[in-house]
Amino acid sequence: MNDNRVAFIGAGNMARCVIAAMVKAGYPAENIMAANRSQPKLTELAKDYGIATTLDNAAAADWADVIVLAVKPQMMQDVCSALLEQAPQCQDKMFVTLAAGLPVAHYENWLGNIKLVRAMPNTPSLVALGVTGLFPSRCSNYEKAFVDHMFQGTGMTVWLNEEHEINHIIAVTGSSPAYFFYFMQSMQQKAEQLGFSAEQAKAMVAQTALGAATMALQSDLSFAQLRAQVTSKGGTTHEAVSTFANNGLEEMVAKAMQAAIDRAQAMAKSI
Ligand SMILES: NC(=O)C1=CN([C@@H]2O[C@H](COP(=O)(O)OP(=O)(O)OC[C@H]3O[C@@H](n4cnc5c(N)ncnc54)[C@H](OP(=O)(O)O)[C@@H]3O)[C@@H](O)[C@H]2O)C=CC1
Ligand SMILES: O=C(O)[C@@H]1CCC=N1
Repeated sequence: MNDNRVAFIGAGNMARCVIAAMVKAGYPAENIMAANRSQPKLTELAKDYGIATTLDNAAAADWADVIVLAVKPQMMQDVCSALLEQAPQCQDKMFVTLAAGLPVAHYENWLGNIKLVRAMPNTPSLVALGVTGLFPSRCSNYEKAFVDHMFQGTGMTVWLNEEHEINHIIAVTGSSPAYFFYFMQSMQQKAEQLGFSAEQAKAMVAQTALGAATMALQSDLSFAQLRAQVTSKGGTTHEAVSTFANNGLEEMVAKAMQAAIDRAQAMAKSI
């Protein structure tokens, strides 16, 4: 499977995370190429992962067996239309798109009835602790197996049966690293006010988050049960957690996740 040539169109944050995951999982760097409209990120990728790079999207598409569309949703139509014009044979190749919000129907309007997987990875893929949601369209079992192989190094893959579930994955795993970073940022700020240095505060908060996530992954206990283990009757944790509860944490989280889903749905209509 490592024989397939994979070209990324767009070499930003998410492309970098997936490329890192692939290379670290053993995918041959000589079978990966990144195309970008400007040079700096390409130079970094070539230096860090030894992959080929180009400023020419069509050349990358011509070279590839699998084309990964990794530009922002707002750029996608222009990028696809230019590919079809400059590398028309790409229509017969396998496509993977990382873009949030854009349904299969949009790509079919821009590129024809292509073989496509909508993939929704997240940034912890960079350290092989990501989650990637995958939804296939017009793909053979081999093509699905290849895409699964491609994303194995990101951490965990989850195949979806219905396209709308991609928007749910966005809320649960695609966007959610930012929720955790926001929470950790807030904790760091308070820790600094308490007198810890920025470096100490960041390290302590991140280590605690890692420990809590690792415990949850290694335990059969629910999040609520793990929380109860920390919460002594009449103790400090109870006061802290009650403050979250009394200020509507659960409702706020549900609202935030729904806002991500609503935005993905709105993007589909606006592009
Ligand atoms: N960031 C995330 O956590 C996640 C992002 N996604 C999706 O991944 C996609 C990329 O997002 P992200 O990596 O964050 O965005 P970035 O802005 O980091 O990357 C986009 C890249 O596309 C390049 N680009 C723009 N136009 C063109 C063009 N015409 N031809 C070639 N390259 C071009 C940009 O080049 P330049 O360097 O010149 O600006 C940039 O490097 C989006 O569709 C997003 O929805 C999905 C899951 C998670
Ligand atoms: O914010 C976004 O739209 C992208 C998709 C999921 C994470 N980042």
